[in-house]
Amino acid sequence: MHAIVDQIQSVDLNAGEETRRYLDTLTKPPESLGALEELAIQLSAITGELKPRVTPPAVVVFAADHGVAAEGVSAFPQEVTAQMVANFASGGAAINVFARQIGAQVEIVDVGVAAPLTMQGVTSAKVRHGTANMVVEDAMQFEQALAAIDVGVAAVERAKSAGARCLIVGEMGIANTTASSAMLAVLTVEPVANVVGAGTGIAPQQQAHKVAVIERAISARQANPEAPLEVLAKLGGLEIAAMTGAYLAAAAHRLPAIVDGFIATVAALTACRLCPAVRGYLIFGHRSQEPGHDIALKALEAKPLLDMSMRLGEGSGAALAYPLLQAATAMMREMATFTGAGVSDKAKS
Ligand SMILES: O=C(O)c1ccc[n+]([C@@H]2O[C@H](COP(=O)([O-])O)[C@@H](O)[C@H]2O)c1
Ligand SMILES: Cc1cc2nc[nH]c2cc1C
Repeated sequence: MHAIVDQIQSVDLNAGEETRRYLDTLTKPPESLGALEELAIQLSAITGELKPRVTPPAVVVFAADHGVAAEGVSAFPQEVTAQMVANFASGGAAINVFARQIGAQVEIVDVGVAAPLTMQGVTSAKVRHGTANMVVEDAMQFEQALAAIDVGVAAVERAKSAGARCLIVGEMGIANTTASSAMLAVLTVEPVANVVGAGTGIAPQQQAHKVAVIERAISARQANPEAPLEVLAKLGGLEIAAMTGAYLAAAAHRLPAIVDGFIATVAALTACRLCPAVRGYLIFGHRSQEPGHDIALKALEAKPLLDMSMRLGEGSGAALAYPLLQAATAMMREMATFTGAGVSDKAKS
């Protein structure tokens, strides 16, 4: 992990400013394309190019299980993680549909599914068979968290070698909203009740139980909020660690990464706590319905592109936001300038 962190440089703000100036020469009132202009500026800062490309995109989905599922914190049983991995591999999940729509290659990575899995179309990179129950013991060892981070780094490096110019990182893991909520409460020193939501769809009573489980885990684990790797190892998950590594690698390789929903944003926050320069490489795809997502977004001073009332995960919200990045780059490449089109510029007073 340290090797990849050492490669990360801050985004190129000068390239971003050059794009800001160029945008004002295009045939539109200044700043009239709003957030799309900010997106173009950020993509220039990420890549160092005035007219960057984000095609082709790559989707990487990390799957893992959570020992804390035994506490009854999810609406679905743990087996669903492995079953959904099979569904991803055969192309039938929402993320497969959206990936096809945007022309993205998809890689599914087993970083810690509890069941043994050898399946065509799934990269086997299991660090362990699910985490331990964090109420009882640390979710994983420190070295296992580092190994899972490296799985994320390696997946991004494969995508980059295959030509990807934009990354969409997703996850699948029953009970991972419990792990993410615990991490977020510690990292932001926020009361657990404020960050916990329905996840896959638990009723209010089960949600109160989920809050109590997380509170017990936090007080038993005593993770230092200033030590992101400790928070990740004691309360996190293997797919959350892999996503953290993926964001670190995206930054190191100057690739824009579209962050998905709640779990993805907690991983993004972890990456930014490990290396604040990562923040400039992240684009936030959508606002999830999970209440903790707003808290995580605020901690990152992030404003998501879409608000679709979604709470699926898998990278689905990030994939839906990708065409906006394409629009931002097409605007830079294809719009005429005032001079080129013979349109009168704004009157100078
Ligand atoms: O991305 C989100 O914001 C999101 C919000 C709620 C649930 N999920 C997905 O649902 C699963 C976790 O929910 P749960 O209730 O089992 O903790 C996991 O597979 C996530 O991909 C994802
Ligand atoms: C069916 C199902 C699909 C998912 N995709 C991501 N998380 C999920 C959780 C469930 C339960």
